Amino acid sequence: MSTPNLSTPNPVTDRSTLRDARRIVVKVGSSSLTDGQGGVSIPAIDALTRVVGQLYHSGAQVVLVSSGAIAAGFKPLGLAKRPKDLATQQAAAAVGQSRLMAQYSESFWKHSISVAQVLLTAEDLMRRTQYNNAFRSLNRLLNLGVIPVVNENDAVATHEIRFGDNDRLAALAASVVKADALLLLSDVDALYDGPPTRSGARRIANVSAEANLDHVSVGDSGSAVGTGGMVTKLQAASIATDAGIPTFLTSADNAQAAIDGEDVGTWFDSRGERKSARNAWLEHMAVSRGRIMIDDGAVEAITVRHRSLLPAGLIGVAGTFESGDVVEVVNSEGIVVARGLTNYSANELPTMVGKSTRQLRNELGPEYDRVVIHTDDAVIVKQTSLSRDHYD
Ligand SMILES: Nc1ncnc2c1ncn2[C@@H]1O[C@H](COP(=O)(O)OP(=O)(O)O)[C@@H](O)[C@H]1O
Ligand SMILES: N[C@@H](CCC(=O)OP(=O)(O)O)C(=O)O
Repeated sequence: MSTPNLSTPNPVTDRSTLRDARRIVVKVGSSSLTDGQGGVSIPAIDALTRVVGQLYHSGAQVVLVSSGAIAAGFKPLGLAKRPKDLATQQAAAAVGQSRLMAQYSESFWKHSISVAQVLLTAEDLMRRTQYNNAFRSLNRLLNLGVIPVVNENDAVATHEIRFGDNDRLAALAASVVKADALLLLSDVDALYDGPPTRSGARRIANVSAEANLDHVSVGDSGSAVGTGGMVTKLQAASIATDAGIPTFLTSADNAQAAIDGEDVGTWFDSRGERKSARNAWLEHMAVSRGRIMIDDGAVEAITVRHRSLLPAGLIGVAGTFESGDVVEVVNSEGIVVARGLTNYSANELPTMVGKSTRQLRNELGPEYDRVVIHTDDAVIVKQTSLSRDHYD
C-alpha cells in the first residue's frame, strides 16, 4: 500500500473542527431545498446561504453539493410528483437545476458571494485525467473566492454512469478538493439507532469506528423527494472518514448549531491518516478494467505485509486491460482485496501465471522482470465483496 502523503497523529474527534475547517464541503438534500410540490423553497435557500455565507466570510473555502434539481423541476413541467422514468427525470433535472442556480446566485449575492455551477458525472471522477481536471477547476474556483455549487449532471447521466446519490458524490468531492471536513445536511437531525419514525429511536452522537454502527438499523428516504436515505449517508461518511476527512451529519435547520460546536447531529471521526487523493481515487472512483486472481500467500503478502504483487502469486486473469490500467485484485473466492495499476496487459499475464520473476526473465526476457502491481500503486480494499465494474 502507498504511504499516505499527509498524516495526522490522531483521529480528529473534535467538533470544533467544523468551525475551524479552512476548506469544507457542505452537502444539502432535496427535501431541505424544495417545497415538496416540485418547486424551489426560497426561504430554505436563503437560510442555507446565510449559514454558508457566514462560514465563507469567516475565511473558509466552501464547496456546496446541492441536490434538488429533479425535485425543483417537476412542477414547472406540469407533473404532480417526482417522475420515475429516467428521461423525465433528466428533463425535470434540466429545468430544476437552472431554477436552483438562479436562486443560489440571488441568495448568495445578498452576502456578496459569487457562485459557479459545476455538474459532474461519475465518469468525470473515474478517469484520472478528468479527475485531475475536476480538481484543477474546483481548486481554482475556490482560490478565486467563488462557491462552486456541485450537482450530478442529471440531464445526461444514464443509469450506467450515474452516482445516483449526492451523498457519495459529496464525499468524493471532499476527497478531490482535500477538504478538512464534510457536512451532510438532511431533513433528519442526526443518525438514529433505527429509522426515526420508530418509537424510542435514539440519536447517535458520535461514531468513532465502524463497530459503533453494528446495532444501527437504517432505512430508505423518509421524504418523497430524497434518494438513498441513511444508507448512502453512511457510505459517504465511510468514504470521507477513511480518506481522513471528519464528517458531520445533521439537519439543514441545525447547520449553524453544528458549526458552533453544539451537541447536535452525529459526528463521524476521521480514521487518523489522511489518504493521498491518488489513493482515494484508486479505491473509490477509478473504473477497473479487469480482475487479477491471486492465491492465499499473495493475499497475505500484499494485504498484511504490503508487498508488491509478483507473478508467482497469480492464479487467473479476467477482462480486457492494458499496462497502466486499474484492475481489481481478488482472492480465490472472488472477493476484492485490492485495486491497483497493473504493469502488464490482460494478454501478457496468462503466460506469466504462477511463474517466478527469474523464470520469466529467462523465458521472456529482462522486460518481464517486473512486479505485476507495485505496492505504491495499490490500495487495500476492506470488506468489499461486490465489484462495481463489469467485464466481458
Ligand atoms: N437510522 C436512521 N437514522 C436517521 N434517519 C434515517 C435512518 N434510517 C432511515 N432514515 C431516513 O433517512 C432520511 C434521510 O435521507 P434522504 O431522504 O435521502 O435525505 P436527503 O434528501 O437529505 O439526502 C431521513 O429523513 C430518515 O427518514
Ligand atoms: N442529483 C439529484 C439528487 C440526488 C440525491 O442524492 O438526492 P438527495 O437524496 O436529496 O440528496 C437532483 O439534483 O435531483
